[in-house]
Amino acid sequence: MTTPPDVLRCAYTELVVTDLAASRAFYVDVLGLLVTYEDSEAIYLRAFEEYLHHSLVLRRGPVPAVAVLAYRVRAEADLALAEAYYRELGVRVERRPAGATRGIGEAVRVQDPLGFPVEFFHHAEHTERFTQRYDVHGAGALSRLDHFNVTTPDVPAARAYYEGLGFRVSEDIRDNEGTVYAAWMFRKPTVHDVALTGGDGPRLHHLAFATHERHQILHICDHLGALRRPEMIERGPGRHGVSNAFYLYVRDPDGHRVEIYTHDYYTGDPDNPVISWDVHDNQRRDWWGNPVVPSWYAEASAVLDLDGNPQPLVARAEAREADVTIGADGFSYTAGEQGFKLGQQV
Ligand SMILES: O=C1C=CC(S(=O)(=O)O)=CC1(O)O
Ligand SMILES: [Fe+2]
Repeated sequence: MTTPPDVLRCAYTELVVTDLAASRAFYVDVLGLLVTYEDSEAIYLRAFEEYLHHSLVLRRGPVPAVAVLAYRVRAEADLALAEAYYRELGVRVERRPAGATRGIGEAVRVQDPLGFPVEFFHHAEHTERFTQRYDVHGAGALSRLDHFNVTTPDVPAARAYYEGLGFRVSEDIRDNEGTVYAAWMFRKPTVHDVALTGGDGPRLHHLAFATHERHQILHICDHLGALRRPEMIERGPGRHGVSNAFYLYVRDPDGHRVEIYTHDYYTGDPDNPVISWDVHDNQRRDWWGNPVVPSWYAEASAVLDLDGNPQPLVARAEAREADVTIGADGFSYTAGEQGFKLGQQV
């Protein structure tokens, strides 16, 4: 294989939303994202520590979907590497001129081997970084885009593809028979830039923003309660087993899932130990042992191809996590002295 592009981090995504005003109310008024630019067709939003033009684009459209998952690369020269790398993979590759996406420089956009629309860019318009604009931060201030979580049928194949791009695994969930249910992979020195969730795909399971404090996540819950919109809270707040992050999952007006996440850990040393969780461990998804709501396993956002058409789904062939969290003996377990406990769907 040719040399892959030097990916720095997940950088932005573009969501197609059916009601731009309702989505603006959610992402700006509730989640507190900053508006870099908006018009009647699209809104460009960023988290407080982002100084590039945007972390998220909301674009008006007929059907909720994901138009692109974008990664920033270290230098403009990485665009040529990306183009060559993906042409060698035999997938569709497009060069996009500067400004094809407002605020983004020249880019390479591909339909990756997993079926996702993925973009690589370096140059982007700089805008004010609001790190210390505490006069503007709401009580639920989101600091940065942290990761994408993608649903894909074959997790080992997806892991190999991302390892080819220089991503490393921080954690995974597997069983004693060798089935891999999920994996977390990183370029920036945190737990992940992308998570691979075994399921029918390609779909976006969620995008995640990081906060600095747990109370900011709790405020978002209280804010949704005050709006009498508790149904937008899908899962959490809680403490993850995988990643150790304090988390909340909310659903936007179109059902796109957004995670708000804080307190994962540093992974930057070359010998960072990989953590593998047993799929029957009740604490892997929630450290406090709370069950995972069924919708979290089942629902995710459609993704578009490079022509804007929804990608057909490939069904997962291996066992599905939601079906196997309880062992054949009817038990799941809590590690340590407690031994086994009556299984519950976690
Ligand atoms: O970001 C994440 C970190 C951990 C988990 S899990 O539910 O703890 O496995 C899910 C997640 O992928 O959203
Ligand atoms: Fe996540």
